[in-house]
Amino acid sequence: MSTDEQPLAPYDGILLLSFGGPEKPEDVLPFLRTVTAGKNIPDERLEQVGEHYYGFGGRSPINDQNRALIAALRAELDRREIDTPVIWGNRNFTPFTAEALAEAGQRGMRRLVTVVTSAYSSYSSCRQYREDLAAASESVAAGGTVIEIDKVRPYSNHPGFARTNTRLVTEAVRGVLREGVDPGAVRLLFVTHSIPTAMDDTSGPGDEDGNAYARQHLALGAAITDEVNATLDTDLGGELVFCSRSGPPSQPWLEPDVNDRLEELAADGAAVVVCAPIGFVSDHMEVVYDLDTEAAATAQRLGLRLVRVPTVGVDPEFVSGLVDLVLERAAQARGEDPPVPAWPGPAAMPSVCAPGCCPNLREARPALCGRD
Ligand SMILES: CC1=C(CCC(=O)O)c2cc3nc(cc4[nH]c(cc5[nH]c(cc1n2)c(C)c5CCC(=O)O)c(CCC(=O)O)c4C)C(CCC(=O)O)=C3C
Ligand SMILES: [Fe+2]
Repeated sequence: MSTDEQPLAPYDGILLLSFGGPEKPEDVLPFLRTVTAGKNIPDERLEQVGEHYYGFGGRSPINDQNRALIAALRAELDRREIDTPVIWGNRNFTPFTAEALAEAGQRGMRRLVTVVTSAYSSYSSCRQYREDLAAASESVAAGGTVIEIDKVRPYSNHPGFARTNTRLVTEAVRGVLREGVDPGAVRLLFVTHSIPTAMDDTSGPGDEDGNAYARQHLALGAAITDEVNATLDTDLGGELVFCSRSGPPSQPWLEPDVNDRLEELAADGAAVVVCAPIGFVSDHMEVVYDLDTEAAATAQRLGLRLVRVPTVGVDPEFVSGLVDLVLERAAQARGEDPPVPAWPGPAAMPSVCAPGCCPNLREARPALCGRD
């Protein structure tokens, strides 16, 4: 196939960009130092988080999940006869973003489309990855290799992500109801990573009201709840809760914490709480520790049954949606105007971020894939 016939032209590589995690006990401290460099995380919190990792043998699940996602993307691309290679980079663990770009350069790639393993807009989940790309591309450019880099839009309201989550939540609730549980005793929680309220307040393109991070989660949670109720003829009320808060106690972060909300739901007569970690694309440490370990223990103490909904992971509908997103981005890069499906609406996020979108509140740093 000539370059012109490649469905992904002008791209000659797909970069999966993720957070990264440790793979053995000796990796844990260096990893945590990388994550928290220059950030105001109390030592006490770092020691706690280190223990979470040691409790899992010093190995985060995230890298293996990314390897599985790359294999699933490869299979879906092959199925569509797209031979564009997929490479992998991380913010906090090898292969680091700069190593990924060095590999791209060695393999002759000159223009990449990036898929980030986070679906939402905020500094931590979007712009910080764009800054990583800027720093990494500067480091390969210093060695004489210029690689142009684009990225797919934040995809919390792309059907591949949103519909897959909807189906997974519907199946989980259906399973609970089939057991004969009184629907009045079932509660639905959507769980995501807490962030500082100042970061949420400034998340989004900067031309609206901010709070894009919270609003995107609330919109998806509401759409899923409506769909579950319509499908199962129930009247559940879904709510958004948060996990994995860090930072000093004086700094406000998004609330309520999942554990605090479980206490209140137990007092309110709940018997079963269905927990959907829609903030995460796979079973990261936040999911296997904060939900499956810590929140599960809280629920048990309270006599609540916690039913954890799977993350989208390598679900074929999600993986196919990611391939649709890279095809959409390629069409845009060729100057075409492809359809940009959005559910829940009203609109898709732009593929090229607005100037000042989701700002870095600590220091101004260059970022790719935007107009600033
Ligand atoms: C929005 C968001 C996502 C989702 C988007 C995305 O996926 O990128 C995310 C993902 C992740 N966060 C992760 C781990 C950590 N995050 C930390 C710290 C922080 N996260 C923050 C936000 C987010 N984090 C924030 C505002 C901080 C405070 C310091 C800072 O401003 O950066 C710390 C330091 C200790 C602590 O404070 O807990 C750790 C160890 C892992 C790996 C998990 C694994 O190993 O499976 C993953 C996927
Ligand atoms: Fe985090």
